[in-house]
Amino acid sequence: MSALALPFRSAPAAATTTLALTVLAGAAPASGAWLTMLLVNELTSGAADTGRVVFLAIASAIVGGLAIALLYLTGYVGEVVQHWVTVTVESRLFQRVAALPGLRHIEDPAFHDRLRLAEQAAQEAPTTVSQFAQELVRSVVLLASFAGALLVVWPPMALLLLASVLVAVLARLATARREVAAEEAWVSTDRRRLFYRALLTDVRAAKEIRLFGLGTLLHTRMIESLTAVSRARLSVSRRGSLMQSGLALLGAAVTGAGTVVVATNVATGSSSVGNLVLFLGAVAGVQTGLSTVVLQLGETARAARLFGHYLDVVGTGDDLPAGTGTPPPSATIELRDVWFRYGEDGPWVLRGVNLTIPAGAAVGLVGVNGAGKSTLVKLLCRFYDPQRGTITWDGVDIRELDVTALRERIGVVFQEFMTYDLTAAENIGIGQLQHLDDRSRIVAAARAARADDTVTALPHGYDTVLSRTHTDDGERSGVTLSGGQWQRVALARCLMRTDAELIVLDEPTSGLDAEGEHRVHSTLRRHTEGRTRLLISHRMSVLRDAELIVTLVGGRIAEQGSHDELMDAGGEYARLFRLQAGGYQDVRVR
Ligand SMILES: Nc1ncnc2c1ncn2[C@@H]1O[C@H](COP(=O)(O)OP(=O)(O)OP(=O)(O)O)[C@@H](O)[C@H]1O
Repeated sequence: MSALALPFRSAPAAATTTLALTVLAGAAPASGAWLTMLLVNELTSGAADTGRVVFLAIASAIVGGLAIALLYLTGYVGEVVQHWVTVTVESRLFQRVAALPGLRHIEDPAFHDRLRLAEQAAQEAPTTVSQFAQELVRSVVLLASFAGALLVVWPPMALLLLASVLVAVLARLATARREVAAEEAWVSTDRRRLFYRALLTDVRAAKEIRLFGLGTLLHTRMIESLTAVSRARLSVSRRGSLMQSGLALLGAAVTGAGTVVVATNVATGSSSVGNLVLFLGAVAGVQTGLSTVVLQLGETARAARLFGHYLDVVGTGDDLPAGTGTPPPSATIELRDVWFRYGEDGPWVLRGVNLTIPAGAAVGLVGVNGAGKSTLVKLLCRFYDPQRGTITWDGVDIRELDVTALRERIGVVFQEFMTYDLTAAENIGIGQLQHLDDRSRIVAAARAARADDTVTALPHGYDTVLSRTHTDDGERSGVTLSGGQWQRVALARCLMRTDAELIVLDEPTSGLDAEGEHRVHSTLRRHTEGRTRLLISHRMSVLRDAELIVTLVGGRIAEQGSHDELMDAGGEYARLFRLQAGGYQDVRVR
């Protein structure tokens, strides 16, 4: 029902016009048939009036022409409705996806399946439903106008046609059910097809695909998925077509029987030739109209079922309960007995973490791969809530804070930071959207991240598109940066948030050359002084100056203290530090 109401909500004027035009278009064929009957009766009456004959001939030609013109006009206004419905539906769908506060839904394969079905429904349902609505109106008018003719000429025909239509409707609905079941069953396979397809054209994957010779493998898998999905659709379609063909033969038999009865009546003189013409016109009109309606009914039933997924996605609840508070100005972050795991039955990633990051202090986080460092960062940004324990921002549980306001106070360089196919200025400026056009602020952030030299050396400086697959508005091709240069740009993006109280840097300089790393860290210290900082790095030298260094082992804080304290303690930190320092031992190093 909401799919039917959509055209009227999205484009009220155009939808109403379509409806009015459709009514007119529906009445046109019957009026034409009626005029033809009058003409034939006039001609066969034995005393035809030439003036009347000419009038009827011209009138039926005009009605015929109008009927065709109305069809085109209705088609165009229908397209206008369609345009607005598509925009409305796509907008609502992706507005919901973009506004999901957490990562739970976006990391859930079932959600992606629903999203794919919802997208399909969003593309199909509005067209199908509005076409069906038009067709239905046209057919009701058409049927009503022909029904009288059929009842006058041979009443049982109306009933016979109705019965055959009823059977056809039921059959089409059953096919629609099977079609939707097949779509739902194969949606994951179809998503994999899209994944392989995207990989084959992904610039970032291109090197590995070529070096490891993965092209054929990916292509084969893509075609296998495509074939499987297509076969499933074909199988449903085959059954549907066979059923519809059988029903078409039944319809032909009914028409044949009716024609025999009416033609015999004309032959015996109990009915006029005009009546036979009207009868044939009415039957053909009704059958064509109804078979279109039945076909579209099936499409609509299918679209309406799929539309359920669209409503489902649009109505998806937030994956995090909303808070409303404003974060206090100073950022002392405390984790109290924080337990976290990604899935209900997955392993615990954080197991009772207790940690205080004092306001204005720099804290280093160390741990082997998979220890849970990035997970802790994600919890600080409130992408998930811990299953147990609390995280507080200056004493306030972050669950009570407005999540957008909380995130506005945090600047982060994620370990897997994004590279956007946008200009260099935009790549940096999006770190603080309200200053996207503030070139001096962007340049200052780039300087702080020591990315300025790289960017100004680009062919169009800050306006260079950082992409190999997109051009800028002036069709100028873009360039791509090296790994370390991208990392500086990501750091600059984070530093756009000059008023962020908490700065989190997860391996921000892993791709930088030794000299670059040293310089970046000294500039970083200057620019972030006085703000709360959490720094994660496998390069122990980077963390050495932090006021507090914390070691995470198996999701637990194993030790914490200054560099000197931890070295004296001789625990995990000292072991990792010595291991790394050992690699730099050389008699020529003093
Ligand atoms: N989105 C996720 N869904 C499920 N499990 C995840 C997810 N992200 C991380 N994990 C798991 O959580 C554990 C901790 O990962 P995390 O990325 O926090 O480690 P890390 O200490 O940052 O490691 P590294 O030093 O390699 O960056 C790993 O076992 C990983 O497989």
